[in-house]
Amino acid sequence: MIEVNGLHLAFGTANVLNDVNLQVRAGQSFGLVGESGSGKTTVLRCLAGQYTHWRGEAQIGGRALTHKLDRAQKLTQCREVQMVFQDPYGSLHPRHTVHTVLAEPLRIHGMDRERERIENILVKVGLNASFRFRYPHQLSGGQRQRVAIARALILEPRVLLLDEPTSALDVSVQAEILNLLSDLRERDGLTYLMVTHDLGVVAHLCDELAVMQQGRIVETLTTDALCNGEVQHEYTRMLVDASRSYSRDMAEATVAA
Ligand SMILES: Nc1ncnc2c1ncn2[C@@H]1O[C@H](COP(=O)(O)OP(=O)(O)OP(=O)(O)O)[C@@H](O)[C@H]1O
Repeated sequence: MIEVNGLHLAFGTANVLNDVNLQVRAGQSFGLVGESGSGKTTVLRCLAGQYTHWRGEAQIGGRALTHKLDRAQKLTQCREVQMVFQDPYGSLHPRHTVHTVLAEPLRIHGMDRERERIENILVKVGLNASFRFRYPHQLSGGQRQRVAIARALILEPRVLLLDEPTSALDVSVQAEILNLLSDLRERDGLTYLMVTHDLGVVAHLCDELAVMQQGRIVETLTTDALCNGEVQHEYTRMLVDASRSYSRDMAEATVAA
């Protein structure tokens, strides 16, 4: 469903992506992990068409990504691929109601049955029709992220690019949103490419992952291999060890509190 071959991208003289290769099958949930600044979000932004000065080849759903999209191509791409951002507050306009947020993509794409589609999508993400009249400040962090997911899904895309979709949320709410994403994928056969720094999130939601370091993919492995400690690259091992000691410290801190 997503195929990336030899993706390179630079900002000025800084090489941010170096020969990135990825294969994500239809219906798969694929994680992209690695240290801060390793280029994870940049890969998603290239695939979402937000950066166009990359070199290499990329395809989504058999359609090659091109550097310049005309309006019709942009609309087609939006119908197929949507991105969900980390910060649900920043990504929702503070003076737009939930209805306005969800109606906008429908209007741009000339889709009918606006009210019915909005009410259905709200139920699908675990909210209800009464949320249509709320503003972002009248929603909890988890509810805001549900609205952001509803906005991404209202055009019925096949692929979601998820950029740290739970990291801005309270721990208790993170699991709810991960479960929602997992249910949605199963129900609608969606394909996910998800950036996260949290290996626990990968274990929960992904079946395969790629590990990035300094703009390169250093290892691609299954989640089972990750959980069994069957990792090849030293950097992946370091991430696993860091994640284990973080979980241990968190557990000790929680018990002590
Ligand atoms: N628009 C931009 N202009 C210049 N440099 C950029 C731009 N966007 C990203 N970068 C640089 O590209 C590198 C990769 O950034 P990116 O956001 O993809 O990393 P990341 O792995 O997603 O990090 P994080 O986990 O902190 O979000 C960083 O060094 C960043 O400073």
